Amino acid sequence: MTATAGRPILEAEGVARQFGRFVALGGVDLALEAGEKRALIGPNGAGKSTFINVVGGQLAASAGTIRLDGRDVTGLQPHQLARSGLGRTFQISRTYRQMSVRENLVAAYLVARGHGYSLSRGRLRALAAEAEALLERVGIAGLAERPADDISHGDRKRLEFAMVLAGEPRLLLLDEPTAGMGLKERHELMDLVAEEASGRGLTLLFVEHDIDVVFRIADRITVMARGQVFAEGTADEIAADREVQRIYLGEGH
Ligand SMILES: Nc1ncnc2c1ncn2[C@@H]1O[C@H](COP(=O)(O)OP(=O)(O)OP(=O)(O)O)[C@@H](O)[C@H]1O
Repeated sequence: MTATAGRPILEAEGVARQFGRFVALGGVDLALEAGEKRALIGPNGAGKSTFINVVGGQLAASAGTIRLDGRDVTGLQPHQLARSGLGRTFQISRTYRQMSVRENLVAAYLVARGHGYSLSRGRLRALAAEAEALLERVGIAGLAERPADDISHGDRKRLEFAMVLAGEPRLLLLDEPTAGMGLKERHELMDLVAEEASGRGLTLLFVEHDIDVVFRIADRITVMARGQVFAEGTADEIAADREVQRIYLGEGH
């Protein structure tokens, strides 16, 4: 689905980040339209994760501005950004491994809805029903009682996706969501992500090394190299860009 025209949901302007004297991001400009699915690609070390971490509030920017729905959110903490509609997943699993799949998801709902959320019996039952329906949607309802430690890597990725959806984000940052997955389950997970994103009108910004997944899912692609935006366009435009092929697609990814 093509992005709807209008004010960008995310605007990054001149976003920079240094580690000591090393410039990991050298002033990145990027704007996402509400509802679009944007892939962020580029060689190892290009700055993709750093950019996601700065937008997600895990890292402070050294310079630049980030706006969410037109509001300056530069320097806000992750929990403040979550309240503004931003959700994210990480390269490393963030599930509670001893807790069951269902408990993990219920915990995510409770965190998302805040400490003031009153837990009457009726509320808890409604929450459990919501969790059940979401587990069903992401294809792991049959694993609800199993400890998160005891399910496959791919199913844990599905659980993490459900947990981030529990926060009802409008903008979702996914940093290599399919890392460590086989070809088939990689495509299945990203088809699920794309379907949920379209159904919920979610905006996606995802880092992905599998170029087939990128071309299949993304409305637009931003190519980064050496901490800068190197190119941006539709899948066809990026596929036809000789310079992009040279720096990225030709490098065996
Ligand atoms: N905490 C840190 N301290 C020092 N240097 C860092 C730190 N985090 C990232 N870097 C450096 O910044 C550069 C960009 O890293 P980043 O992880 O953002 O790249 P990437 O495009 O996500 O790469 P990959 O595809 O390999 O995940 C790399 O050279 C990396 O070594």
